[in-house]
Amino acid sequence: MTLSIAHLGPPGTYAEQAALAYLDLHSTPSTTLRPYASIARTIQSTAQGETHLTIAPIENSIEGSVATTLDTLWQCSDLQIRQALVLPIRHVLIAQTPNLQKIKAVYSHPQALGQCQRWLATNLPQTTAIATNSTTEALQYVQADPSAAAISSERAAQLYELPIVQRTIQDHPDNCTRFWVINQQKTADLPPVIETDQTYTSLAFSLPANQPGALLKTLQIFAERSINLSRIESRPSRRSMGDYVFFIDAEISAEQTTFHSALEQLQASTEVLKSFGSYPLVTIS
Ligand SMILES: O=C(O)C(=O)C[C@]1(C(=O)O)C=C[C@@H](O)C=C1
Repeated sequence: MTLSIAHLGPPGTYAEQAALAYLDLHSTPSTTLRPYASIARTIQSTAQGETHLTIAPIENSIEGSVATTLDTLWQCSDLQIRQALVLPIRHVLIAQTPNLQKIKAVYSHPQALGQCQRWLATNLPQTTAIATNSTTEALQYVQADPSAAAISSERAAQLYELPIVQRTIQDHPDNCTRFWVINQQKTADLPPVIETDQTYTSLAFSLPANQPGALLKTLQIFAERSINLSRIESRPSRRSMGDYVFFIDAEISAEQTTFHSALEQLQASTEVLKSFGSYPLVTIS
């Protein structure tokens, strides 16, 4: 079987780097990397059986959650997370001109623009920031326009043979992004999970009614069992104003009986409950 891995394209994105790092952890004989134009499309491709796996960014240490990953995961059915990867993110400024004064527009993925906003305000106050679907999509503007710059990676600059004007422009030197490796629950014969001492279980739920204490009631289920939550995030349900879907990462394996009983009780206090399974986290240096 040729393993197909969906990632945000065009080639050279950080998501592709995460896919390559994932492959480095395994000795998978035959693999195809499949770049898609949006993060939503990558996850949908796995949900629809076009690809075996998706590697999607979920959270950045400076900019926080990648909303489209959460929203698409909620909309798709029968997906699970099998591994989390944390990757260092070192941005570079790419432009045809070495003269910062001549740059009028900076293109990049909104996450990358956000991760460099202080650097941009200090060093390129005259420029307009323009969002693109990915950091490598931004490079086509640099190829076409000498007054355009892009925020992308050193690897992407090499791949597209474009000059680097400035390195390490992210607002914090230890900038990193967490990626999830996602597959359909029923897919067999996938590369083995790399076990570590950090295992998480992620789930999402909507509440039956917007009433006082509804969220507290669900959180108490974890507190009563001493299950530590490492993240809680809300996203609009898109049904009506003030109606949310809550995403939770718990520091526990879904195989533990404590988690089973928590899930059972959650079922009774939530409207729709989705568990994305358990996965170990690997940090790539
Ligand atoms: O545009 C890319 O290169 C991506 O892989 C996307 C993405 C993101 O959405 O967070 C991935 C890692 C970095 O945080 C910046 C951008």
